[in-house]
Amino acid sequence: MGMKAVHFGAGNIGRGFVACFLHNSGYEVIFADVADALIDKINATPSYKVIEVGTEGTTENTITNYRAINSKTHESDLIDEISQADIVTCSVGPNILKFIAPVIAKGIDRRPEGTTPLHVIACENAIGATDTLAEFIKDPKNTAEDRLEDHHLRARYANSAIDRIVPAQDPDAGLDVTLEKFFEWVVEKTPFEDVGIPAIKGINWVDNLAPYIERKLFTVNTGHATAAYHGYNRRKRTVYDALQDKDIMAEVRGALNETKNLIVSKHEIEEDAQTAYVDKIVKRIGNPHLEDAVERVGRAPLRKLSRKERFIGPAAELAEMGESIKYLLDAIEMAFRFQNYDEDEESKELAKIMSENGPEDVVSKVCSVQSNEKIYPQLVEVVKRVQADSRED
Ligand SMILES: NC(=O)C1=CN([C@@H]2O[C@H](COP(=O)(O)OP(=O)(O)OC[C@H]3O[C@@H](n4cnc5c(N)ncnc54)[C@H](O)[C@@H]3O)[C@@H](O)[C@H]2O)C=CC1
Ligand SMILES: O=P(O)(O)OC[C@H]1O[C@](O)(CO)[C@@H](O)[C@@H]1O
Repeated sequence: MGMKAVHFGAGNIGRGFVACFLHNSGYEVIFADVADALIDKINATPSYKVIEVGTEGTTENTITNYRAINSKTHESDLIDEISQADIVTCSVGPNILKFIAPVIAKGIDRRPEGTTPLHVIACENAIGATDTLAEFIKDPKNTAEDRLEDHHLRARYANSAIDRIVPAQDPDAGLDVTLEKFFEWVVEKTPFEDVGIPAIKGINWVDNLAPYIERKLFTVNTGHATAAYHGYNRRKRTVYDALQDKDIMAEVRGALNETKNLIVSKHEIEEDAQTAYVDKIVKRIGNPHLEDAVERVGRAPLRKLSRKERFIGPAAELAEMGESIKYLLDAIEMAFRFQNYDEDEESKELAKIMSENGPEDVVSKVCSVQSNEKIYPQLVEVVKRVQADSRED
């Protein structure tokens, strides 16, 4: 029997990156999603293209051998597929992991005895996303307690860092996905070592993921979101447009200089190597061939302003170290000012929290920062400023 992968989330990263790599490595891909129109389109379209664009030109990959299942309305079909799959991956967004866990748990529970354990890899922009998913799967609501002791015989979990810019797609593009040429997919290998590491071409298997994910999240995502939030507040359309503004570029460079201090001091990464990495990232996010709207890159501000994320995560640590966080605070302020109410539920929720709470409560609710932390008073000042301006509007 051929190799089978179940991938949750047939969106941009799902179709454009993860499924493309699985397909190129010989897997049949079963997409699990909840969007009916997308599921129908996948099942009615025998192939789609992944189109890489950059200054070096354009390359195309054709993806075949896939189908899609609605994980809400066709749960039992999906449980069958998961019980026989080699691998489950997902790119649904960190807040959705709890919703996909029950069906994965049921599929795992049904795996025939003696089958190689299911390899589970979450591909989200979050530290420890697979661990988070595993916790939901192993929650007593989803897996009976008497099945936990030998759960490792049925499933193994590895965290990953995934990096590729996939902008929102042209509505007329069908299933085709246009994305940047660059990619990085780093996965922990230790959880799989005794049961076999999946043969997925392009994955960099490592023992210790922490430096990779922190470097990625606190450089690519911090820089990208900094450009997007400043760009949004200065009415720029795309991240490329934002970076043409030298004040915004200075903010991005400033923020990445600050996170560089953390990355270099915390991990075994040389300053020169991090400087070169930053330069490469600034070029990537400024790719003129990607029509990447500031609204997409700034999406979900509550998630992006949360404790372990791209702004508060590094800024809180740097503040404790006594390092400057001026530019990170500027970006945080712009994130608090992101008000894309029509398209972004989280920005509405953020505005509600801002209007119903004092600045101290906002900082504790949104950023989970405690009053005894060094960054706390600086965050309170930021929130006060944004609240004062919105009262004037
Ligand atoms: N787009 C990008 O450049 C990158 C995105 N990521 C991460 O990948 C994840 C997905 O991002 P995108 O692909 O851009 O988003 P997207 O919005 O294009 O795709 C998400 C997909 O998940 C589906 N979905 C939502 N709820 C679901 C559920 N309960 N069960 C199954 N499917 C469900 C949606 O219908 C959609 O098709 C996020 O965590 C993001 O941070 C990571 C690196 C790059
Ligand atoms: O949902 P998030 O965290 O914004 O994830 C998407 C981000 O990940 C990146 O692709 C970087 O890998 C950015 O392009 C993009 O903004």
